[in-house]
Amino acid sequence: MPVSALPDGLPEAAAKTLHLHGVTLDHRGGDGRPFRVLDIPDLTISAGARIGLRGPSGSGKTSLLHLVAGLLVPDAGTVAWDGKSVSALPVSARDRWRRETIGFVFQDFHLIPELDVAANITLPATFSAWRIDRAHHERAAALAERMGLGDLRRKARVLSRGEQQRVAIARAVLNRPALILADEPTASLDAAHAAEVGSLLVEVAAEAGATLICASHDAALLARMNDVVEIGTVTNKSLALAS
Ligand SMILES: Nc1ncnc2c1ncn2[C@@H]1O[C@H](COP(=O)(O)OP(=O)(O)OP(=O)(O)O)[C@@H](O)[C@H]1O
Repeated sequence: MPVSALPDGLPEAAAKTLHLHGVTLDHRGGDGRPFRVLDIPDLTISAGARIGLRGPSGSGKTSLLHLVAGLLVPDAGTVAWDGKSVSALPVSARDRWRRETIGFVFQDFHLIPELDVAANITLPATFSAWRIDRAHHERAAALAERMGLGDLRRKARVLSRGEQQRVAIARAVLNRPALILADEPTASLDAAHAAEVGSLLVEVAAEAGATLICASHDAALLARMNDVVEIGTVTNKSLALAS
């Protein structure tokens, strides 16, 4: 099903541009009352840009990534990709769009403990095909090697947090997504491994021409981004791809 057109009044977006317009998101507190987490009048991120999200704990970085991925929908406003409103899609079409477009590195990895490294990395390929083809197996093995994950047969449950994080990153980029969303992708790593993983993430995104959005407290990782959005302040920005 085609994604719906942008509502009237929004400018025509460039190809593969991410555009948030008039977005608000409320969560509910323990007393059931809503409280505002995000209020973004305008945010435009160009194709291929590398953008950091910075803000204190609880400022809404994860919520914003989930909004962009269509895992949450805004209470008001539009999240658009490639000129189409993703937030207005029915759930099944949004799920399909996410599968085809997004690579997500979750803060808590979302690995399956009983599956080995190879099976965890190729997991996204099983969502759209009964059998994983040879090309996916080969790409998974190449990514694992690049991530320093020598033994593909180790179960996820025995991996260190840093190794799990690298599996999560390899899995997120397996299908060469156009939009990579990474939630604290270096949080479990020491400085040396964090720098290595940060480089890999930036490299694989650049190779695929993908847009990369990283929520992070890691100053070194944020320094590798073209631009940084401060979360918790009014965001009214156009972020172009730096050369
Ligand atoms: N599903 C939810 N229901 C209710 N409140 C939520 C929900 N998800 C997040 N929150 C609250 O919304 C606020 C923003 O949370 P979020 O996880 O987006 O922040 P964050 O900036 O990513 O934090 P951190 O840096 O600690 O990961 C926090 O107050 C959090 O407790």
